[in-house]
Amino acid sequence: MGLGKRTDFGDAKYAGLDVPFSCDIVQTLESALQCGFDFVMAPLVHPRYRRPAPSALPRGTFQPPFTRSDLLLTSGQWSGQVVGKVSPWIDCDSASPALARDSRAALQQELAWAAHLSLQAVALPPPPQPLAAANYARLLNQALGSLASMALWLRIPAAAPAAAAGSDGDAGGLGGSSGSSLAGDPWEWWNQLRFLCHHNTRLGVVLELGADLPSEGSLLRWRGEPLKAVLVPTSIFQTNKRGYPALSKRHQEFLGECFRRGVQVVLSGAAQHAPPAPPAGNAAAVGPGGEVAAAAAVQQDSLRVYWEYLSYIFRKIEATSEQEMVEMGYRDYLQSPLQPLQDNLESQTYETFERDGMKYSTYEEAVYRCLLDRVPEEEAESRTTVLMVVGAGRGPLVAASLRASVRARRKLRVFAVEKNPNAVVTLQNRVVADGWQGTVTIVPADMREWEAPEQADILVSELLGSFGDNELSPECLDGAQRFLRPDGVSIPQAYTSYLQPITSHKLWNDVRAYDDVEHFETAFVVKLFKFCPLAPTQEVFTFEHPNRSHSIDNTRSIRLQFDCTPPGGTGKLRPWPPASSGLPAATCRCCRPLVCLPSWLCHGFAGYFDARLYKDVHLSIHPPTHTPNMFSWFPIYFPVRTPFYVPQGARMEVHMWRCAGQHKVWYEWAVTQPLASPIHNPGGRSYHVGL
Ligand SMILES: C[S@@+](CC[C@H](N)C(=O)[O-])C[C@H]1O[C@@H](n2cnc3c(N)ncnc32)[C@H](O)[C@@H]1O
Repeated sequence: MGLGKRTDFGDAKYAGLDVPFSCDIVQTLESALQCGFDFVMAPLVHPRYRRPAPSALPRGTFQPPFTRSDLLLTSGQWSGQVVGKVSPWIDCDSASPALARDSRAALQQELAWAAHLSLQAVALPPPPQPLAAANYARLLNQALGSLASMALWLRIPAAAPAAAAGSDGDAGGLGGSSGSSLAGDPWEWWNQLRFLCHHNTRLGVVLELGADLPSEGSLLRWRGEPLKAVLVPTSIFQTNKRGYPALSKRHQEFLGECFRRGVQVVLSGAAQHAPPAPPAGNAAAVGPGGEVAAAAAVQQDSLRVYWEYLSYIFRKIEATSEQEMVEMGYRDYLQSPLQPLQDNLESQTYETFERDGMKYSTYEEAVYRCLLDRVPEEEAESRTTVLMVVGAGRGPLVAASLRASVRARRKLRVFAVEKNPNAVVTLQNRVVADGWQGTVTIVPADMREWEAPEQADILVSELLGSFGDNELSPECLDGAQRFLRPDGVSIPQAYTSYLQPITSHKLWNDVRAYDDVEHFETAFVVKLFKFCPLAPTQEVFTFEHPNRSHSIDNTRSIRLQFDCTPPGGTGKLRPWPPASSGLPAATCRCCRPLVCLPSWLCHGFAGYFDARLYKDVHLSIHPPTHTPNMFSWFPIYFPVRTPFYVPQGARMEVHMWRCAGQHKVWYEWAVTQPLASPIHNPGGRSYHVGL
């Protein structure tokens, strides 16, 4: 039934209950559902049933069924209401050959059983030997390769338990992890397994919360990861004044954040808070003859207060705005950037642009201020300003400019230049429909070739892509500035692109799903959602208009250096092993105490732009200056072919080139620190913008 009626948070609406094996699964499931939970997380096999591998048994040995029958539930119940749990004793990398052998056999057996039941997902215990789980990973990888659709959720503690912090497992990970200090950071356990399983998209994480949450930075890392659920033990609830369970403020905030990101919650453990007293006369609720039913019902009643609390946190998340609802379908969805120069846009694309009132009112403000600056009050009646909208589309910038002229009480003569013959039809119709006769002249032409009958005072255009110059605004405006008066103004006057490294398992995997190099060398427009920036943005390329240089060169190149300082990252060194472990301080080769900082995985770069329309009137999707309530542009994503591991504070160096040929413009990019990547998109072989 979900935690609440709202449907704006995807799977977050669903809550599960972690149940022990010993319970009657039929009754337990029924009680959990009655209590409000949507599914149970149940052991596949009794957690203490350690059985020898069949290969270790003498031939002909009778083997009892290793678990209960599938007939207990219907296949619909197994697949829709049960998440399986793999036995916790399994240790495929154990130093004991017998345990390792039995573990491997048991893991395979349990995963096969879960697949037989058509479970949607199976929760796996954390690697018992942190950062030394190659055998475990190998079996998971094997299973992922053969399972049709079942997901594997790796359980990872949010903060390292003391035992793991004291482990001396060595990383040597393909993800770049090295040094035993990393064993104290559970994200590293996940990262190593994820690399070993080659970033498989069906491998996800269940984060186990404890009473103490790790640093903000450590929690933020999960934003870019495939976090499927958070496990909330009843033991971490405090008791509020009225005797009800409640979570600390930090836990509440983290859970709220999880819900916002579509992460489900699973309650685990027995009730630790007395339920509110039942109304008088309700004692007979436990009917005769049903001990199990009675026990389950009592348990159900006592867990209801936790469910209600989770539901309360879910429901109190601020309402999703109408615009956010519209954008929801685009979250983390890769789109090819538009090519308005090479292609002719469709009616529905223009319609989408035109819904963005903020964009046009910002343009109106820029034109308004420009008109006031250029035409003094005393010339308002006698002087007519020539304004040309180049790339007029279906006319919204013409309309915005006319509104500005009315507000400023300055006269305008407008030319609307548009090369898309279909959009020209709309413009021509609007001349009559909107009363533009005598004021607006429609010009069906490419601005780079049109011979204007007179010079313009103001050139208004919106040829901007998510990365500013990527829809070839520079090339178009350079061609159009021939008919701008020497003292004329271009709106926009300038625009700058920005870049920042990000972590986003989903985006990178979606690019990888194309299974070719081409898509790793393509920039995508995307509404970033499950991601985390790894450093503040930096400026990339700036273009100014008009460009009066003697010879115009729109090629650019830049080297950017980012220090990995994600928001919320504390930047503080944590000694390892932690003082609480009681172990002597470890030292590295150069005899300094080892430290442990959260590390990150970089999956590529997010790009944005900020355009200066006129003086201080800006149009921006650059996060620090984003124009409020403007939704015309999503950021751009430049993937990297191989994600790279970056310790917090470490340097990342990226190079970006804007290249131009006779018929196309393209970007190339490469990482040179901490590791060199191949140069992406050499010669524009995978992705270019046609001139
Ligand atoms: C991003 S759309 C903006 C349309 C409109 N100004 C708006 O805000 O809805 C860019 C428009 O410029 C037109 N365009 C692009 N390059 C052009 C060129 N060289 N000459 C004329 N029109 C061009 C495209 O056909 C498209 O209609």
